[in-house]
Amino acid sequence: MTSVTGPPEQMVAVREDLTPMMSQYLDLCEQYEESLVLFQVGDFYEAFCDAAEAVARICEITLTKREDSTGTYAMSGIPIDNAASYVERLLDSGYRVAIADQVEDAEEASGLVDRAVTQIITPGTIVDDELLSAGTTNYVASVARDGDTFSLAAVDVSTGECLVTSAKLDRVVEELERVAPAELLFAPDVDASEFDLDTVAGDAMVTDFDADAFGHDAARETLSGYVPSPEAVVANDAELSACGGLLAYAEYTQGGDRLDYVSRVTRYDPRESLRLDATALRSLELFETRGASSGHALVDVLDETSCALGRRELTGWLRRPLVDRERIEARHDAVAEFAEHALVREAVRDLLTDVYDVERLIARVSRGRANARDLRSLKTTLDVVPEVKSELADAECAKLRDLHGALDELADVRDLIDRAIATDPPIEITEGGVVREGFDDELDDLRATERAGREWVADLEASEKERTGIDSLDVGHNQVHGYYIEVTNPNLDRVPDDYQRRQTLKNSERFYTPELKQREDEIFGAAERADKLEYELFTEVRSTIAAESERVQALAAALAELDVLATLAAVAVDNDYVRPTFHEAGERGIDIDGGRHPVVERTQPNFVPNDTRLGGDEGSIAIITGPNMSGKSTYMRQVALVVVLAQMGSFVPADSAHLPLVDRVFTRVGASDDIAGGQSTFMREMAELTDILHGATEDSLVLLDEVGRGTSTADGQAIARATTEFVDDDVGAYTLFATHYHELTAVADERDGVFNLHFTATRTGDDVTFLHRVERGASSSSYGVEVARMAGVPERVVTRSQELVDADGADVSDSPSAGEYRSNGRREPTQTTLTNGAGAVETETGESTSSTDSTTERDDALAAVASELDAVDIAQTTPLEALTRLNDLKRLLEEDDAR
Ligand SMILES: Nc1ncnc2c1ncn2[C@@H]1O[C@H](COP(=O)(O)OP(=O)(O)OP(=O)(O)O)[C@@H](O)[C@H]1O
Repeated sequence: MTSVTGPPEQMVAVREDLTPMMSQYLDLCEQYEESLVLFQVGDFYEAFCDAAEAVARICEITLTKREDSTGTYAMSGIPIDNAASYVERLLDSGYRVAIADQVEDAEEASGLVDRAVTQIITPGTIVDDELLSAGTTNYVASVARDGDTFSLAAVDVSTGECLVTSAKLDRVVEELERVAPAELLFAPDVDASEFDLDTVAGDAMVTDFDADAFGHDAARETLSGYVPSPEAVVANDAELSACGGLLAYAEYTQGGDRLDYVSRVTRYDPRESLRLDATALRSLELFETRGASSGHALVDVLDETSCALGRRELTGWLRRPLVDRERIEARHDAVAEFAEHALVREAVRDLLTDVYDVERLIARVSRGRANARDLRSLKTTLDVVPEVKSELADAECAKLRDLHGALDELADVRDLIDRAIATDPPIEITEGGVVREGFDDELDDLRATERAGREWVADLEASEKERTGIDSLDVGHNQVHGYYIEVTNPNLDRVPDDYQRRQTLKNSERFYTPELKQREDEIFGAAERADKLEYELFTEVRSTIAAESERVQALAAALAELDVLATLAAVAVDNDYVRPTFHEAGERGIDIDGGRHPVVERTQPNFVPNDTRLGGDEGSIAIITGPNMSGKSTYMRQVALVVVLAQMGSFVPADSAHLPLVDRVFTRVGASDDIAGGQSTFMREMAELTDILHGATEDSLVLLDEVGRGTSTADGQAIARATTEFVDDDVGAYTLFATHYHELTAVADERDGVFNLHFTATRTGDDVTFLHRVERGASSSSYGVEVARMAGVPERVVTRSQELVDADGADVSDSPSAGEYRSNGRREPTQTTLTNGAGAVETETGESTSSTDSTTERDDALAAVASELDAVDIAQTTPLEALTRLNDLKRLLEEDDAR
């Protein structure tokens, strides 16, 4: 059996005879058996045996071999200078990578160079900027439990942010979905099977880590390295375990030491935010669109941030809208102020474009990984701060005043970097050129000696030409022989006595003089000492700055928040958003005038705004009917997005919005809408419905889109009605229920808490124009036949469907102006309902049918087609099966035709 990680069997078999280096490799593979070991040999990271084959294949590099007396080993090497992109591929292929560096200078080593694993790179513990996307978070999370209290800890090793919380299982699962970790650890007493990992952790890598690290004492000890008194931060043993175990793992991946920059272990209460579970996050398309239209999620509309810090913060706000009115309004105040003062806003936004991701940067400083350019970037960021401060000098609202106060100019750090670090330093920090002149006397002396020596050498050619009379004489330098004076063969007879031979070439000889040799020693001696001294000075400066990490982190937090507030104001101004207001305690109702869908309005130039009144006199439950494609889903989502935006602190796309503080947004979207996710099973739909019916309160906003679609019409209708009644009687949540079951509109007649809304369309001949306008009352027809035609359903089926509709709906006028919609209209007991979807036509054969005898046969054929279609589980159907079925259906109709 071959294995890419762990000790290669080929080496284990000859363990005693291996060369010292290979034996070192084998040891490390054994020690880090979960990881693919990349083993530094000079300028390359090498892998051997099966690992070499995997690396060669995944990274598309050449597979070579290494031969010695013990055998021939497959080998492949990644150039260290360019390792990041290769490591990324290995991570993408699901490997953890252990970087085994040479930890002593190869020239100084006596015998084998010592090597050690300095870092384990896993998806959740990446710190390399090249492997991380800008402005994102990258968490590794852990889950522990104590009885039925579950706790979640998450750390972003690239910034040092560490969060911990606990709650009952369902709530922790929800938090896990929001954190969206790249890697997940379970404490030993947690049963991972209780978590639906596909949903909660998506692509996250699940890692097994030392069970002992999660034990009470070990976890407490680890955590006390980060907070003076762990019990003052964590609320229970589960949090202690999750946090301690997680930090131990983070340390393990970063070489074993305490991570100084993880200075803020923050406990939060999940109740501080509006609840949005994975289903809601997905169906509202806050971060990702479900279809192919990338770039059309809500975050894309909002993300006009100036810097990566702001981008990360914005995502955090959107993931966790607030529920505390004061905190929300403090944000609104700041957005309002920025919206009003365009000059200040744009000046601040402009200044912030010079701000680097100092959260990640200071983490690198603290880990001792930052180079001189990083420090200069920190300085560039700090340069901006006094200007931003002065822009905010006249700020009025409390939030902006607080932020003004929190903007620490860090003049000491800025001044130190400015004095110490060269303005345009190289990436390497060991080869000189990083420390600025004037910072250190000794360094200046050494550089002066070096410079004087080089000048002397530069003048040597002219003076020697004069002394010897050899015009072609040349002074040069090479790595091996150092400085030399080169004289061509014809002139050798004129060479002075103090010239000593250094090297013979074909047409010339190279010489040196004792003085040149002495100068050379001086130059290189000084240069070498200077480089070394520079490195020492640089690391000293870096450590001094590392000691200020917390101040830099606090500054970064303030800059991030400012960026988000100014951005939200800019988005509000650019897109005509208004400031929402909230009800006083005891009041109810969602009242939106001219509400718009923030994303759809960007792609639909003629977007039609719609009002929403929910929870007031009209009732809390709106049953929404209307033709397919008329805008029902868009409308429901826009209400939810207005709520989410308002509670995250943003203005909203509407003429006015007076809102409640919603505790949770639930969504249950139509089966067909979820096909892409392969989750259109009726079971799933019912599981989501169960969550809603159990979890919603009167302060929740519930969106139900086509509930009951996954089963037979009769069952679906029954479930839809019973759901409506339950929500009305027992829950009282703000509810928008879009449905094609017109029967459901009758509930409005029976209950005060339920009312009907419908979407309008006009019909001209065979064409339907959607007005996208919501109105009171129920709609009369679903216009499914027109949609079926538009979708390319054969004309004969369309025509026949229309005949059936017309026959059945004879009591309903077809003229759009003359009573097209009935207010709260109740449908007759037997009727034909047109469903949406890809034009599927479903007839419901009631006890009395209005079909005439001459059409009975066709009815039968159509009914057969409908029942065939009904039986199809689209999510389980391959394209080939779909084609075959389609063919069968056509044949059914053709047979009918032939009769
Ligand atoms: N208010 C509006 N103004 C302009 N265009 C709109 C509006 N609402 C929706 N649309 C457009 O109409 C299309 C259909 O909208 P939507 O998906 O909301 O319809 P629907 O009634 O939910 O359809 P179905 O019943 O088939 O699911 C959207 O893609 C959108 O482009």
